Amino acid sequence: MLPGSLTDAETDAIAEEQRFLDRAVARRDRLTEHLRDELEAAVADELGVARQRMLRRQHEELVRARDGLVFGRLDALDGTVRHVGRVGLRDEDETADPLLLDWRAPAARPFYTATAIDPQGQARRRHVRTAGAVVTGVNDEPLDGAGDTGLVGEGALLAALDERRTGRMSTAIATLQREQDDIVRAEATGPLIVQGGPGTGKTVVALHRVAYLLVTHRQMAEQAVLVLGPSARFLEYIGQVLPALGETAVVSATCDTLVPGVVVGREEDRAVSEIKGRALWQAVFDRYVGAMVPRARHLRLRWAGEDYVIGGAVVTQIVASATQGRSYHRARAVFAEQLHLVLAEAVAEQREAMLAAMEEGFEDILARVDRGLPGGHVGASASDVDGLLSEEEIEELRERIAEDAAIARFVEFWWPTREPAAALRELLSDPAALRRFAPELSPEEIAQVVADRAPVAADEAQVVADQALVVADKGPAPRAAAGTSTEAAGQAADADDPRGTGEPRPWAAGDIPLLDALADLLGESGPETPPPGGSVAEHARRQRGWVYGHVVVDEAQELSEMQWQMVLRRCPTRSITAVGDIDQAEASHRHTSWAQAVQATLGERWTAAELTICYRTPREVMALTGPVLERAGSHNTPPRAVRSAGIEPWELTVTPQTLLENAEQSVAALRQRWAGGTVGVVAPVSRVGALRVALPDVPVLTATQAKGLEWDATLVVDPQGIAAEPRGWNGLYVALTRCTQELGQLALAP
Ligand SMILES: Nc1ncnc2c1ncn2[C@@H]1O[C@H](COP(=O)(O)OP(=O)(O)OP(=O)(O)O)[C@@H](O)[C@H]1O
Repeated sequence: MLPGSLTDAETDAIAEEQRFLDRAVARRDRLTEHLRDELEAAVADELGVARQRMLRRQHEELVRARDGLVFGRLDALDGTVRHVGRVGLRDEDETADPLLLDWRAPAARPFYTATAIDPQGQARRRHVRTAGAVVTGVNDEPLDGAGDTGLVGEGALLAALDERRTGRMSTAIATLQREQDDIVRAEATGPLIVQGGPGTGKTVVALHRVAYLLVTHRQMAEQAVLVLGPSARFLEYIGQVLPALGETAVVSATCDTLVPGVVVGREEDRAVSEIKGRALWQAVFDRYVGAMVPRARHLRLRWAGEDYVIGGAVVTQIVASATQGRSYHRARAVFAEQLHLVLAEAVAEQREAMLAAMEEGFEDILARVDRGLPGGHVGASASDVDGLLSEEEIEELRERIAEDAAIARFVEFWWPTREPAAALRELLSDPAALRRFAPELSPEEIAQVVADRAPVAADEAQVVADQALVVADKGPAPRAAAGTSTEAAGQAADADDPRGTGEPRPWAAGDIPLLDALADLLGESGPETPPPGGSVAEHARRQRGWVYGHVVVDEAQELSEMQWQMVLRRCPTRSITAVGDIDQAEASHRHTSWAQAVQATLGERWTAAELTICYRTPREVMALTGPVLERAGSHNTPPRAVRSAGIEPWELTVTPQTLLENAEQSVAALRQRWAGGTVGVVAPVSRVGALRVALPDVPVLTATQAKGLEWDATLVVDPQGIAAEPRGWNGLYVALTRCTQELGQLALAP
């Protein structure tokens, strides 16, 4: 038989699967048409709208299910045959078994988990390869106990792994492996942290889990799922996986882009980034915001030409009840409401006192009281008054007070609204305030934080540092004195830029979680009005305080404690899947284990899972990584590579003078060898600029930027230089494990 030609059995199997695919395609088209007709019908009520939403989702899913509609088949020991596909399809006969099983359905599970040792009632698994609506091949795997490799559908898996990379991640629903499937379908009731070495399919698992959860937990689709990745480039790389799986209720972001309207505009010093990442800031902001609440004293208010004094004890009580469990702005709003009521009652009481006086003939006083009452009582005579104010009249009076501009100015002066960005800038650039609210930080650390906010020359930086050591505690920003009056309120100054530094310095990545935490404690200063229209994902993306149904964090080892807080704030139910490799951590925090990384945020309440097989990186390359991992201080076992590429990794020693020329030649050779695929270059930060100029046609990235990405071939330039960077051995581990086929290194001669 000629190589590549098919046996009779294979030809028959392909013909058989083609007949099934034709049937499935026809059924899908009919269902799509039917749904389109239903979607055109008018809806009358809420229930109808909800139903339309569900139908629209089904319609979109069917429309997208073009490629790989059918990819698998299970033949059970009892002779039952079931096909597995991208979506589920009902049979014409609604009472019959489904024509096609959705890959997420419980009945499809043996397709991913049955092995020769544990066949789960199955006799054979078949992978069906298709191109559009044409079956191009089949891979049969008997589950009769012979030759178990531990892999599911080995032939199909290895074929998928050997394919040229396109620069975009693709779905793996046809070849998910057992340990991956266990995680995809795991309970979603609490945080799940998945540790896996490079190429073990952490991203694959995370994304397929989203698709699984959105179908099995419908309420998650109403709340949307958040996918957090390490970089915009990474999000672009994975960007087509979820839409291909039919999922649209998903927001993808990086920690830097999570706060709407705020952008990161500069790099920050690694030491400062580490300080800003510590969990202690949560307590710092509690104190800071706590001190923003005005100290209760008696208040003097003017209403309709009369002065009213609200006693200190009453103010204390209103402030205490308003702040109970509320954000700063919410408390402020409740305080204002209470103050309006107390003032209305004071006006009523004064009227009562004056009524008593009137009996003694002071009718002019009564006229003054009436000027302050609702309903145009101005000019009323004593004969209009027949007793105390009714509850409705007091309520009407309260409403007038609440609408009064001078009273609103008074409240704003005494208990000002605070803008989170300005409040954060103020705190971070004020050594005295940091000493007061962040006593956990050493004077040197305070000096570093302050220097990071203020772009000053080197010699001036020392002055700032010295100030942090000697400046006395100045207390909180100036407040209105006791007995503040409504008139004085108009003179309140804006303290957004207390140091007069002009343009505020752009935010750095470490500022974003701080801003988020502070914004959360301050709360919304106005009523939240979600913009009309748009999908659930669009709404979620626009609102900082959106609560998601589930959050997936990829490359979770990079998250600082404050970034973890930011995740928890978006998912108070803690339905979180975090995947990462603690050995690839390069961020400024110093965590070397998951327990350490999440101690301050999740404590002990999380579940661990592990992925142990490397699908991406060939055995020959993984063999190089042992010593690197050891130098990185890892306690983990490196993953077992599933395949060999048959290509030995190579290394050239070059001089600094010939480095660029050698890089050009090496990349040209790799591009030729991997024509139709992808080549990437990883280099130390200091060499990236020159390399990008010399190699304009391939991505040249630092190890941090290369995180999560892969190419058919990788050229690692100056590996020693990468290792010498902060957390460099972890970075080198990342760099070496990006290729699916060939690794080349250009080392500098010592
Ligand atoms: N079950 C699978 N079937 C087909 N391909 C797979 C499977 N699992 C993983 N892969 C492929 O292996 C490669 C690595 O997967 P992935 O990027 O998810 O790994 P990772 O653990 O996130 O790696 P890293 O830690 O390096 O970012 C990808 O090309 C992915 O498509």
